[in-house]
Amino acid sequence: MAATSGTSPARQRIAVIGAGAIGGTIAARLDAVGHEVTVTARGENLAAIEAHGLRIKGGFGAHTAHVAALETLAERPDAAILAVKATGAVEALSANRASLAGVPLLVVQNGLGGERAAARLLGHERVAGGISLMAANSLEPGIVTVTATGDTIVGGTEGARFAALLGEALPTSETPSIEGAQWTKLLINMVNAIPAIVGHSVQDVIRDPGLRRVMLASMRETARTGLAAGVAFQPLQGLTPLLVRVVAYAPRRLAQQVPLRIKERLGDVPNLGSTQQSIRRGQLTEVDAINGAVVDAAVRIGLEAPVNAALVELVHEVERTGDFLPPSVVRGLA
Ligand SMILES: NC(=O)C1=CN([C@@H]2O[C@H](COP(=O)(O)OP(=O)(O)OC[C@H]3O[C@@H](n4cnc5c(N)ncnc54)[C@H](OP(=O)(O)O)[C@@H]3O)[C@@H](O)[C@H]2O)C=CC1
Ligand SMILES: CC(C)(CO)C(=O)C(=O)O
Repeated sequence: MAATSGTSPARQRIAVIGAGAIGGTIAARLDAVGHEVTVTARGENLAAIEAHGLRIKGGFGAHTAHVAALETLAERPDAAILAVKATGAVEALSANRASLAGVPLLVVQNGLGGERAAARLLGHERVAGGISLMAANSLEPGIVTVTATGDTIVGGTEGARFAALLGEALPTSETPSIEGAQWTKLLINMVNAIPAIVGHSVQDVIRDPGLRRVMLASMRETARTGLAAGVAFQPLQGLTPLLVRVVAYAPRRLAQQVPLRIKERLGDVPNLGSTQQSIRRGQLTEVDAINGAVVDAAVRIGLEAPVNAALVELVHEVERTGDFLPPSVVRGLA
């Protein structure tokens, strides 16, 4: 994976679809380095961005971006970035389809294959995949707090274009295999479900030995499924292919170093994880695209992923009721 500093060929017209935690940060940073940025947003978020600008603070510094904000794009940009949750991708792309015709697009999304789904829907191949390794909270309209910095990883068709563009604004790397990188990120995203079920921060959940045990069990299922399916996991944030094997097969005492290292990387500012943020906003979560993707991949190759299946059900229960569950419910899973 090559680090990219990028050069600024010219001011470009960039559209960011979904100005939430990740899209808001990317949009504000692109504005800060001089691009002409338009974001799509809706409701209170749109009103706040129109009234006060898009404000980011935390790890990448403070910046207020006075960007154009619309519900849907009105014209074709030079390049576009989709940063909505997997649950909103079809709706957001369909609403902006005309403006995205033939436009290079980067899909920054957790889960597997978001860029392929977008390419199918748009009917063109100029779509790159992106993974964000930062952690950001967006709980107040128009305001994003970056709680931990991290690279944005891009790859696939148009990967080099977006590595150059984003490299001007944020730490960015290009991966030779977006699929392998998405699987490694999927393993990292096993930190998302349990905080969303119990309502605690990711760091507090990993500190709890009983919850960490269940998280590790879900990571083991992810690593074993990916390895059995022949995935070439790409190194991300120190999570090397060797460590993926440790997660899959080493004794628990050794393997639990992986979630503990993820906690260290997330730093001291409590991070809720994007799944819990959806719950707190009363929205549907991406759990089907994260833990559900592991269950589906396991089934396709004749394996099972019972811990992930149970976590999917519990997240859906919290989505339905809006009430977090006692940690004992999760501790019983492994
Ligand atoms: N937050 C984080 O720390 C990280 C998130 N990720 C991943 O990045 C992706 C984006 O997540 P995140 O930024 O957290 O999500 P957010 O929910 O914070 O942001 C998505 C934004 O898109 C808006 N949106 C959704 N659909 C539309 C639409 N049709 N038109 C206009 N706006 C729309 C949402 O508005 P509304 O609220 O009205 O739905 C919201 O403001 C996800 O796949 C996530 O898993 C990856 C790494 C870290
Ligand atoms: C790793 C983590 C938890 C960082 O916030 C993430 O990717 C997410 O929230 O979706």
